[in-house]
Amino acid sequence: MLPAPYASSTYTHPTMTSATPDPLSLVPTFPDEDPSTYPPIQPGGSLILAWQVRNKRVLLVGGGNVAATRLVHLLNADALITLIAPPAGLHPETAHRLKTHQSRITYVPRHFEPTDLTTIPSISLVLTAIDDPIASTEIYTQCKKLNLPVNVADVPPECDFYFGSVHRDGPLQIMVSTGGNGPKLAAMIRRKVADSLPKQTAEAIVKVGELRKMLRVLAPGKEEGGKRMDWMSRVCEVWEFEELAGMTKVDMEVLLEGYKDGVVRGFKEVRLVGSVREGEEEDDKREGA
Ligand SMILES: C[C@@]1(CC(=O)O)c2cc3[nH]c(cc4nc(cc5[nH]c(cc(n2)[C@H]1CCC(=O)O)[C@@](C)(CC(=O)O)[C@@H]5CCC(=O)O)C(CC(=O)O)=C4CCC(=O)O)c(CCC(=O)O)c3CC(=O)O
Ligand SMILES: NC(=O)C1=CN([C@@H]2O[C@H](COP(=O)(O)OP(=O)(O)OC[C@H]3O[C@@H](n4cnc5c(N)ncnc54)[C@H](O)[C@@H]3O)[C@@H](O)[C@H]2O)C=CC1
Repeated sequence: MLPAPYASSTYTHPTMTSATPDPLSLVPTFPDEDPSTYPPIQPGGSLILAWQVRNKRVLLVGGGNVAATRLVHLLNADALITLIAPPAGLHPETAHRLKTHQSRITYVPRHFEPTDLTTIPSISLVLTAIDDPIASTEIYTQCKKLNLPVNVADVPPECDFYFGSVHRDGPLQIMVSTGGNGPKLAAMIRRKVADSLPKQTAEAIVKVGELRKMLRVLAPGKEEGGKRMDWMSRVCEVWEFEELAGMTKVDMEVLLEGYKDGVVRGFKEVRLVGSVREGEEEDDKREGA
């Protein structure tokens, strides 16, 4: 038998009986495919996702230093937060956030009570950051009964998910996880990764977002999906980050003119076409005047 994290076994699906053929005998074979080109499976990792908590209710228990860091992540993700912690234990940063983000945070100034989990409506996520291991375990156990995902800051076995070290720059978020092995190292690696990014990375992402929106208007069809994705990918490959970051509305319009024929003009050509066109427009204006 496999060790604890892998202990769950396969099961027989209720709609299948002994008369059902072996499902694997129905799986097609692909003789021309080379499986060695597929990504290798490395069990034991975490499922890294970008969880959408916008306007969802998150319960945060505790108001110390760790709670302050959790608040930053939650507020950055536009969550609605209920924070339960006695006033005497509040970290200055937590106290500050309670005052500056009153529309996002409901503050309950006392210790956690077991009824909190059922009286607060529609909790989607629970985080504890308290210095009381017994209370932590109680909250964890109750969350499991209620099927609520929970992170107990200092008890990895009582975490449905871990936090990671996050680099944030505009729409860009990079999370480093060491799977519980070395949180401090995660922070150091995050800094190294952030330092190695091209300048203006955030601006480039914002501009690509705008271009993608314009492309969606120009070619909205579902059937265009493949062509759209291929064209967009090529733009990202052909243009340097600095060029993308400096992209103007006119640049985007000129670039999009190539989409129909699957053409991706480079930065220099786009600028040239744009300036020639501007010149022509000026001439037209003068002639018209
Ligand atoms: C499992 C996990 C669960 C979770 O909290 O979600 C967890 C658990 C524990 N952390 C402990 C200690 C420290 N944690 C930090 C810092 C961070 N810890 C974070 C995440 C995680 N910590 C999750 C795994 C993430 C991963 O491995 O990648 C970060 C990345 C994110 C965040 O919390 O926001 C944030 C850095 C953010 C940043 O700066 O960018 C520091 C350093 C510091 O404070 O500066 C120390 C002291 C030095 C050290 O131990 O490395 C201990 C006590 C160990 C003991 O008693 O000795 C436990 C419990 C245990 O390990 O048993
Ligand atoms: N990322 C991580 O996983 C890390 C975890 N830790 C652990 O996280 C925990 C919290 O750390 P800090 O914020 O530094 O501690 P802290 O002592 O600054 O804050 C604890 C907070 O919990 C509150 N609290 C205690 N019992 C409570 C209860 N029953 N109900 C509501 N609030 C309660 C206190 O009033 C205080 O606001 C500690 O156990 C610490 O070891 C510490 C560093 C990193």
